[in-house]
Amino acid sequence: MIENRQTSPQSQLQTISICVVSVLVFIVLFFGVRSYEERVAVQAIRLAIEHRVDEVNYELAGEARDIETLWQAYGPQQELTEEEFYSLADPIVQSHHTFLPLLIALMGGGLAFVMLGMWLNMSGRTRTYHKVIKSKELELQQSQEKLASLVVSDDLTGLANDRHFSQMLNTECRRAVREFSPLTLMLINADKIEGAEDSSARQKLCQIATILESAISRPGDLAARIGDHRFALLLPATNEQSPVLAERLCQEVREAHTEGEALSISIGTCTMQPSVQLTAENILASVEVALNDAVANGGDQVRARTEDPRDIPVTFSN
Ligand SMILES: Nc1nc2c(ncn2[C@@H]2O[C@H](COP(=O)(O)OP(=O)(O)OP(=O)(O)O)[C@@H](O)[C@H]2O)c(=O)[nH]1
Repeated sequence: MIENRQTSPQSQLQTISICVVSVLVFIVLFFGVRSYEERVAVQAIRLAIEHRVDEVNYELAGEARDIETLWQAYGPQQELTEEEFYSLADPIVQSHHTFLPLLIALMGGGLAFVMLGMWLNMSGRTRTYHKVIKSKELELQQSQEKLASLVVSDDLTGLANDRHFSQMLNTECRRAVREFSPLTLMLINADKIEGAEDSSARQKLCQIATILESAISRPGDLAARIGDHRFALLLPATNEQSPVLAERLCQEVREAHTEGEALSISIGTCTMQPSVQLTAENILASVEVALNDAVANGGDQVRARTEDPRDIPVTFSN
C-alpha cells in the first residue's frame, strides 16, 4: 500500500533538488573559507613588508582583500620591486592555503545532503501514511455502511428484512395514533413458487421485489421480505383506497413473465384508523386473515379489510 517513492518522478525531482542544494552549500562554504584564508594571508604579507617600505598607502592596504590590491598599495615604493613583493608574498600565501576550505565545504555539503534527505524522507512518509490512513478510514466507513445495511436488509432482494419490518411496524402504529392518520399494511404472497433456493425461484422473488419496491414512492413507505415467499408493504398515512394500488401490483406481476412461466401474487391489505385498536398485533392479524382469504380463493387476487373510521373511538397515545 505504501507507494514506492524511489522510482516516482516526484522522488527523482526531490533527489536532484537535494543534490543541487548540497552542491551550492559546498561551493559557498569552500569559497567563503578560501577567501577568509586569503584575507588572513594578505594581512600577514602586509605586516611582513611594512617594515621594509617607507610610504605605504595605508587606506588601500587596509582594504586589500587579495594580493593584487595589496601590491597596488605598495607598488609606488621604489625600494620594493614587484619581484621582491611576490617573492615575499608567495610563501605566505602558500602557507595559508590549507585543506580547511575543502574540509569545511565537504562537511557542510554532506550535512546539508543528509539533513535535507532525512527531512524529505520524513515528510514523504508522513504524506504516505496520511493517504493510507485516509483510505483505511474510507474502507472502514464503507464496511460500516455495508454492515448497517446488512443488519436491516434482506440478502436476496435488498428489501427491508423481517426484523427491520417488525421494528418499523411498531413505530408506524404508534406514529399513526399520535399523528391521527390511517395506516395501511399489505401482506403479499408469491404464488406457486417452490422453495427459495433454486435460481429460478430466486429470480422470480427478486422480480416481485423489484415491482413492489418501485410501486411505492411516498416518504415513510417500506417494502420488506418477511418470509421465503412473503412480502409486506407498510404504508403510513394511506387510506382505504390502497386496494387500488394492490390490484395494480397484481396486474404488474401478472404481466412480468419469467422464462415463459406465469407469475402471480396474492395480496391481503388492511387499513386501520388511529385508535387503541391500532397495534402491530391487531393490524397483522387482520391482514393475515385477508391474505389467507386471497390464497384460499386460488391466489392472484386482492382481499381487503378496512374499518369504517366512524366506528372507531379516537384516542391518542405515545
Ligand atoms: N403509501 C402509498 N400509497 C399509495 C402509493 N401509490 C398509491 N397509493 C395508494 O393507492 C391509492 C390509489 O392509487 P392511485 O390510483 O395511484 O391514486 P393516486 O391518488 O394517484 O396516488 P398518488 O399519486 O400516490 O397520490 C392511493 O389513494 C393511495 O392510497 C404510494 O406510492 N404510496
